Amino acid sequence: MDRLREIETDGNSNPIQISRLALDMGGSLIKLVYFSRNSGDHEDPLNDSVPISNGVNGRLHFAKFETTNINDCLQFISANKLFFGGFQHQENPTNDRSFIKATGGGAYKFSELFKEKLGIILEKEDEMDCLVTGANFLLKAVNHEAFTYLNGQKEFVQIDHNDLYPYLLVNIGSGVSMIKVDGDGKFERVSGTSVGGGTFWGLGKLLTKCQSFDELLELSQRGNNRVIDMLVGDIYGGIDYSKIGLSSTAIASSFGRAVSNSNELDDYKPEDVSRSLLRMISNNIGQISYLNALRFGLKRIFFGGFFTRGHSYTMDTISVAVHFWSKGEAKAMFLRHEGFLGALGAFMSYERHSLGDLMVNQSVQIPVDASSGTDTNCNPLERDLNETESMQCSVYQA
Ligand SMILES: Nc1ncnc2c1ncn2[C@@H]1O[C@H](COP(=O)(O)OP(=O)(O)OP(=O)(O)O)[C@@H](O)[C@H]1O
Ligand SMILES: CC(C)(CO)[C@@H](O)C(=O)NCCC(=O)O
Repeated sequence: MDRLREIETDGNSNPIQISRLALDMGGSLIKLVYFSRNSGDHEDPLNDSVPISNGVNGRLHFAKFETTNINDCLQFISANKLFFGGFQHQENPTNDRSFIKATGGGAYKFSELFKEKLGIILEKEDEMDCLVTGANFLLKAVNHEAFTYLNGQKEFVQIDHNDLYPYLLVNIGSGVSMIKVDGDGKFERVSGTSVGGGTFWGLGKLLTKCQSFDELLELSQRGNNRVIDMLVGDIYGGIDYSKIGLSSTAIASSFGRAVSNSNELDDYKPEDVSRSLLRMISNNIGQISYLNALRFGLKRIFFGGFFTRGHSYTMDTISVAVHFWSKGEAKAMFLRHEGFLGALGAFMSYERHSLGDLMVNQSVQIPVDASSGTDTNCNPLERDLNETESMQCSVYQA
């Protein structure tokens, strides 16, 4: 049963109707995906009995909050009355509580809080399942979703729907999950590492005293890792170790130079510390990803999660690591909706559970709105998907 409700106006006194909200609550960030129906679509939003036979046009919206600021997230949901965007349980339609699909650890951790503060029941969906569903959906339905990034060059990849599987999905959140994907709902989490986005942010915060993740990322753009990292040339007197394929400028030991002098932390510029840290972690993830791709003979690796943040240096480092270790055999690709895979998967799960609700039409290419930042600018702060981000799409009755 669809529960479209009028909730507010769009500034032109046209009603904005929200249907369906889904959440992905991770260790660092809470992600929201919700659908708003275009005003001017003349279905009666309150008449549940009217079947919506044609597609309902509207927009998918994306928003995120730091998990430590969960109260801001609750406030956002409440202020925008997004909790009307759930569904009523078929088994107990008289229960007027909203049921919202939620994934990630927070779906467990915060279930009482949502019940208590908003009267929302969180319907838990498996995190890995949601990541894969979200990735498959984006790769199949959204134009210009996947791209390669090498030497500062961003190139969109045309996805052949008949030749998508198998691939390795590497989700870099607080921690990192590596998932071999063989089809819709067919996957295996083959590896993971605790050295991920939380490590970069956590260590970076301690070492640089940065107050925000964006500040840390911005610092890294101005830093020079050679100040702190020990290079092959430092060990080999300035020459390459060409016999094993290492140039003099390759990093022999991340942070290794810090032991060879009497410098204290304060003697280093936060920019350089941030740069070395970002490079160390990105390199490591790129290398482990490649090794897992090698394990299963996978040539394509898609990177999701909010760690990359569309940041050029991060993506470049990961790509170079994959390229270097695979001798050019494997390809690293990134996703524009990087951190929203899980939330999108939870959003799609309304349909999977056949509650007679709505489903996103996957058969058409969904045009990405001009406001969505389809440009090639990879400045982290400019291309981040935020509350203003949305995607035009159609939703169909299941
Ligand atoms: N504004 C931000 N605040 C904090 N971290 C951010 C921010 N933007 C990007 N990040 C990075 O993104 C990471 C979180 O990514 P993501 O939201 O995909 O994972 P998560 O769901 O929180 O984690 P997990 O899946 O491991 O529970 C952080 O660890 C950090 O590296
Ligand atoms: C624990 C999860 C799955 C929570 O999202 C994630 O943070 C993760 O994959 N961490 C890495 C854990 C490991 O495999 O070592």
